[in-house]
Amino acid sequence: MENENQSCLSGKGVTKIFGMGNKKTIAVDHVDFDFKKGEIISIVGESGSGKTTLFKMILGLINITEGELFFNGKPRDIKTQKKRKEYWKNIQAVFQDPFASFNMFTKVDTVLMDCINLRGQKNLSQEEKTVLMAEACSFVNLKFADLTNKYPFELSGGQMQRLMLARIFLLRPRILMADEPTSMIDACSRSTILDMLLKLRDETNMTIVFITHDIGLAYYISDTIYIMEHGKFVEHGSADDVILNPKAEYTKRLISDVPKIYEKWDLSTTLH
Ligand SMILES: Nc1ncnc2c1ncn2[C@@H]1O[C@H](COP(=O)(O)OP(=O)(O)OP(=O)(O)O)[C@@H](O)[C@H]1O
Repeated sequence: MENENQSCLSGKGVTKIFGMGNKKTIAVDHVDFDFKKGEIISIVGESGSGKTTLFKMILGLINITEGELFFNGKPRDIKTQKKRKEYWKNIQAVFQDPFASFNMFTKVDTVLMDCINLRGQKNLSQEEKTVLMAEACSFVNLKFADLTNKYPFELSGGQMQRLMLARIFLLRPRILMADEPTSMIDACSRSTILDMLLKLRDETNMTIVFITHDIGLAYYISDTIYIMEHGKFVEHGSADDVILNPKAEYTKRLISDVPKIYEKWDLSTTLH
């Protein structure tokens, strides 16, 4: 893999505390991590372990109480609106619920056109923009011609998920944060989406960070797994190391909850 060892995003002592006094919750507790360029990472933990809070801090949606994040080896600076916008060109997110990801009253063409403009390709001709939009749609097995003039609510859940990935294909962020992106769809679309994400990484060398409670999914898709319990990383390493040779009790328990994790996944039969 190109740039295998170059850090893309790292964190030192990253902490988030909500509330004060006896209402205080330490949602994320001094976590250290180093996500490399082109790496697929899963952060696995049960509900309430702090995954979403870390996700939001990385995206710059909530403040960090303590600790520091580094992007491309430099301290991440999002203090001004201008710097925040610059950072957001490099990092994008896809969420569980595709309905939450789109403004339902913005037509699909406009959604895709906005991505082209955001990439600084505003000056391309209409024809060139149409070629780019069609290419992005075909990357995710959608037909642009079928989508023009439609609103997101006129698409199926699976089509919306794929449209979300078409946006990412156009935006080409350095980092993609994915919050259980496949949980709303059927097993067949699920394997397609996961394979598209792998293809996207191979084509763009994007760093992809999943947060999931599903250690089986993490094993299938990731190079590296971080296990999160009560706001702390209790274990991390290559997917094979963590799954085949788990050290933390918590990891062992998560694995024992999943039947047949050691066998290669048959995605077509794995349903939530
Ligand atoms: N805005 C908030 N105010 C107070 N406490 C919060 C807030 N957001 C999260 N928490 C608390 O922080 C802890 C971690 O929550 P978080 O949502 O990050 O966990 P999670 O691992 O993402 O869970 P899930 O898988 O259910 O989404 C929980 O105890 C939660 O109640």
